[in-house]
Amino acid sequence: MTSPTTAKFRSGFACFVGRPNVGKSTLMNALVGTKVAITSSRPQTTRRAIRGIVHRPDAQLIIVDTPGLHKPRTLLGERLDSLVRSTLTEVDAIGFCMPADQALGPGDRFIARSLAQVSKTPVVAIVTKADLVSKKDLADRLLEVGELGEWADIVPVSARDGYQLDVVGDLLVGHLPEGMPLYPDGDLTDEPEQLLAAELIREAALEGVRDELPHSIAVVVDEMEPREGRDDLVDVYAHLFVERPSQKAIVIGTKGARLREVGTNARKQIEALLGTKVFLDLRVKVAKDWQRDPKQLRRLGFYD
Ligand SMILES: Nc1nc2c(ncn2[C@@H]2O[C@H](COP(=O)(O)OP(=O)(O)OP(=O)(O)O)[C@@H](O)[C@H]2O)c(=O)[nH]1
Repeated sequence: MTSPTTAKFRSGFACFVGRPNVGKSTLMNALVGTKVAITSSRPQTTRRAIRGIVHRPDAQLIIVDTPGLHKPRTLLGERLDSLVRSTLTEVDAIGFCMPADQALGPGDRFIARSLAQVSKTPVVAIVTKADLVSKKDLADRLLEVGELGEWADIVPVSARDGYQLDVVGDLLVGHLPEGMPLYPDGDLTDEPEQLLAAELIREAALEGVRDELPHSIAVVVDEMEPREGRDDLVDVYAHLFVERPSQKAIVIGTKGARLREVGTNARKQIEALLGTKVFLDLRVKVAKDWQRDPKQLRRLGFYD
């Protein structure tokens, strides 16, 4: 690691892609530390859900979600969707994970081709689960991966025993631009997923609306529970608060069209966040002048 006194501080974004089960989440969590820090206030530079933030003396690496490529099952055979493409071009580095204990397959080749289309972003090819194979097999896999595409670097790692974890961090940080931390340390909490879900709904509601509305919208997730007897479905009940009836009309749109669209977009984002299907019940309420009313503010989650 470079010393903060001799090198400039770097900060920026990375995302991880790869087939299901290759160890992306485990690697992200290992990089971030025990707690996946989630923040509800994001800089304007990204509209992606944040998976975690790696704090180092020399850098701040913000790991964002890649909806779609995070779950390539649904993407295989489909065209690279614009959301995925924009995520891949917005980040400063991409970590492409392939497991050491499995031969490369069509899924890996599909992702490699997709990544070749966004050639602007450097890709670090990461061979995960290195602890599961012999040195010889690991070397063979690294060669195979090397021939799969144009990588900025190739690195083996084991998130399980920590082997080369710092190297993965260093390589990704090496691609970040120089700059101040985007999130102050003290600002970070492991805020519950419920707050992040509220933030995703708020974002979806703000998409494409005029400038005056943003400060008038607040979202509260009242309840977020797995559906009884199901482990693949989460029910989310949320209220979207506006300050005036005229704003309510804007948010709802003609015959409710806009609200339906907001709901669909938010639901997809929350599904990507939780990794499950989501049923989203979204209602709009007018809380008159909520910004000026301390009682309302507290109810909406804005604590003093
Ligand atoms: N031995 C070993 N197992 C690992 C390692 N990293 C992850 N695993 C295991 O691999 C399985 C899949 O890991 P995940 O991190 O959930 O994989 P993922 O790529 O995020 O999966 P999706 O969410 O389906 O895309 C889990 O059972 C992990 O415990 C590793 O470094 N070594």
